[in-house]
Amino acid sequence: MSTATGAHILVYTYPASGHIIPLLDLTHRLLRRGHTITVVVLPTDLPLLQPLLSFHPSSLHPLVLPAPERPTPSWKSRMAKDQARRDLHYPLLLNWFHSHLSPPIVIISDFFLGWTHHLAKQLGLPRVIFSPSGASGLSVLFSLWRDLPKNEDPEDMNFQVLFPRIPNSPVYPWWQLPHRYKNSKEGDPDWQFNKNNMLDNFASWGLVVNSFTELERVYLEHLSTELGHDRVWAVGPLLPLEDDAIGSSNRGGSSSIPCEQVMTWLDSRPDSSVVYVCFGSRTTLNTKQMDVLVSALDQSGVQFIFCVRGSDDRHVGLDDDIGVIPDGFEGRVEGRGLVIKGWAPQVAILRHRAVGAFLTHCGWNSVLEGITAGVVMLTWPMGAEQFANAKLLVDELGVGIRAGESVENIPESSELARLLVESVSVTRPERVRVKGLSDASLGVIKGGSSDKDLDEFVERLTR
Ligand SMILES: O=c1ccn([C@@H]2O[C@H](COP(=O)(O)OP(=O)(O)O[C@H]3O[C@H](CO)[C@@H](O)[C@H](O)[C@H]3O)[C@@H](O)[C@H]2O)c(=O)[nH]1
Repeated sequence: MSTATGAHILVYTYPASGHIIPLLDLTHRLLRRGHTITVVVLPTDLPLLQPLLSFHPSSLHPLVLPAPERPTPSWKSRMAKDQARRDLHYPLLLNWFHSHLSPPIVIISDFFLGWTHHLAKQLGLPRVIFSPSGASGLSVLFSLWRDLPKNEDPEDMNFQVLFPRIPNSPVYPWWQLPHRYKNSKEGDPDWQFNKNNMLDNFASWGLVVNSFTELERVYLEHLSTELGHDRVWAVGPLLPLEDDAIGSSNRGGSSSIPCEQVMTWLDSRPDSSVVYVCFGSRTTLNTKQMDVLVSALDQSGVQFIFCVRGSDDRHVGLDDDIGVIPDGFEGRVEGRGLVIKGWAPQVAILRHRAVGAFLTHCGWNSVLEGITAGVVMLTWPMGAEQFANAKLLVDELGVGIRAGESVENIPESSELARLLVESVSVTRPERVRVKGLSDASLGVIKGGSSDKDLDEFVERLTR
């Protein structure tokens, strides 16, 4: 299956920063092992690939495929857009493979691209699922689409959904289930597409998860049992490597404050004294959430960096109500707080010794970046599988403190202010635990279990 210069691999990203970033980090690791990689991206996501392209100019090849044209009126849902993309890309990829002199021997694609299983099958190739989410979150997602739990009382958003087969038998109220599941009706085209797309993952050849054994052993074993094979590899945390020239600073867009200025600001702060606040690449706060947070930052007196996302094409605010920073706030907190509008250099900020805590929406990349950096996490999940991630951080790993839950549980500002202060206290037990996990997370990618899994994965591919 391999050539002297390594295997040719096709990596197909799902167009969302939280999905693309870790898959590109995996791509980087595979390239460093001597493989040739073609990465499928949309034109709008090409900038995310640029740093990697300059690092591996001869072995990395972008395959830029067009986005489907936006119909009028616009797509009714994200799933409709996903279907339109599949319909457009499937034949383009098939042609591309047939006309390539030395086509890829495997397709690695995001779990939201289950349909690529059929493409791979038609081409006689293995398809590997890439999970940018952790094994616990993926277990919930897989279980949902396979078992299809129903809300017996559609009015009751607190209806309890049981997951008895998943380790620790989690239970989630209906409102905490992923939007894709709870908001589409059985039998609708969206629902059918999602279901097929998810179930196609079960039929795929292998699974690579952005996690590590020491963090999620029982869930990784569970996934292997559910899939019915042992081709499950945990290769995380996928992060830009410390010694690489590929910075994380601008990969997602522009920022109101240059990275160097943020670092200089942090340089002048004591160790573990700053709270970093960010809700990922797509989530915006609504007015009530923003008011509470701003007021808590005001009352707490803590030093902080607050990254604020505005509304753009990709935002997934909980409704059209988007909270804004009130006039005068930035002036009031000058010297103690930095407000970054746009894209923050998150990995660099979290790695700085001055940062001690992270108020996060618990997107999986943020979770891993926080753990690796050894900061205490204040959890405020907003959607997707983030409630499962928060549960893991707080109840199982003991490195997180519950702060809020979406719009359903918005904390009182005085309570949030207290938690902000607590999160940077040296006496919190979460601080000791997260330092231990941080050491473990660095060990696994420096010759430990994740390096071994990646080696084994490559060995199985090229056997
Ligand atoms: O200003 C910013 C904002 C984000 N990031 C980076 O962007 C990524 C964000 O990823 P994540 O924390 O996982 O959040 P989302 O963007 O919300 O990720 C989506 O994808 C994840 C992976 O599947 C899921 O866990 C989440 O629930 C889903 O919302 C991370 O690498 C961050 O470091 C920055 O560098 N600067």
